[in-house]
Amino acid sequence: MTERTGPLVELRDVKVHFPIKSGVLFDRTVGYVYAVDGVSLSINKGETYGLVGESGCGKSTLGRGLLRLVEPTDGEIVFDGTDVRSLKGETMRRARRRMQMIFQDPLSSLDPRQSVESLLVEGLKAHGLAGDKAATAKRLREALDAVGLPASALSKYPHEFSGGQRQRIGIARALVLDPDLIVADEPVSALDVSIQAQVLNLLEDLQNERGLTYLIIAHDLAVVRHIADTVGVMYLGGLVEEASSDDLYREPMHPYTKALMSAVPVPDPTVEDRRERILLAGDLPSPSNPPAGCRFHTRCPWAQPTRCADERPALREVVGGHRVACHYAEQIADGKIRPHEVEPELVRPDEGAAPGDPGELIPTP
Ligand SMILES: Nc1ncnc2c1ncn2[C@@H]1O[C@H](COP(=O)(O)OP(=O)(O)OP(=O)(O)O)[C@@H](O)[C@H]1O
Repeated sequence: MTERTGPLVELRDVKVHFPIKSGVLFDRTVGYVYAVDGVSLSINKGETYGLVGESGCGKSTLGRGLLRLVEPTDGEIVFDGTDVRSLKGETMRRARRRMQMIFQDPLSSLDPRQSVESLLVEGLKAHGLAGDKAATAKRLREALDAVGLPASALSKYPHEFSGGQRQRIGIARALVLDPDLIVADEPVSALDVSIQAQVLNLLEDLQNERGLTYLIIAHDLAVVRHIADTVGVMYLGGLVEEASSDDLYREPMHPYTKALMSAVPVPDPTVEDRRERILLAGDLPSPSNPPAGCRFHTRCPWAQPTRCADERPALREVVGGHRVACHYAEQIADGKIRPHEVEPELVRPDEGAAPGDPGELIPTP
């Protein structure tokens, strides 16, 4: 078991807004994409934080903002006690070595004309760590060994490997710099399901051996379920719910998480699935024009008049360690507030619909 002590990463009210430019010279700012709009979270040393949500909700931007690959607009990013937004030049470079990123599609993130050796050495060079040839060669062999690839891989090119092996190369490229934190952006979504499990197991083993801390970004809740200690759910630039993985999957409390969970198939097909299916009203609003009040109220089957449209709920602890950004989380959990308006979208299997049969679901009004 990895030793866990205190937070390695703390994000405080982090915002990443992208200007929307217009005019012939694109010199006029006509609005902003509020990609990340006030996210606070913390990740303990040796812990895995799984960040989930639909495409476009700001997950990747948050991960990139944490590493300052995009510059946050506001907020604090505290890494091992230092606000990295205050770092410049050499001090930022040193911090960056300790925070590495791995990407979704191993092929597109690896330059096909570079051998594996050159891909791995590149990072060492960027951090001034490629001086001594023998020490570098040893470092590369160790990194490959750690991900289960032979030293002979060094002279090969990315196209000579399978998808799973290429992701191993991506992980080796991060490991060679001996990081403390790895931000993994959709690390397995381009891989076959059987290979996904192997890569996730590898990440877990590496964490246990090296005490690594992970932020794992995924649109697929099933991917982070077993690997994450804590899971955060994002919707339109903000966290709507955060809990230990066990609590979140056992009892999702935010209406959005409930809807996401209701779409996850039950792993054992012999077990009858009696969960309610929740389809959401309307489309995901644009992050350049997010709804006022609770960002989710326009699609929420439990939304209440006035307050949900007027007041943005803060992420607050509702029960031990379970944080929810919903004004009515307790009342929804107790059944005191029933879903309404989009109620026809809630179909229970015992009300006539076969589980998982989309034909039985009543479409969005
Ligand atoms: N460099 C950029 N300039 C302008 N807008 C951007 C930029 N990067 C991302 N966005 C926008 O910010 C929003 C959040 O994007 P982001 O990629 O972070 O979401 P995501 O949840 O990771 O989705 P996906 O899984 O599809 O990548 C999107 O509307 C996206 O179009």
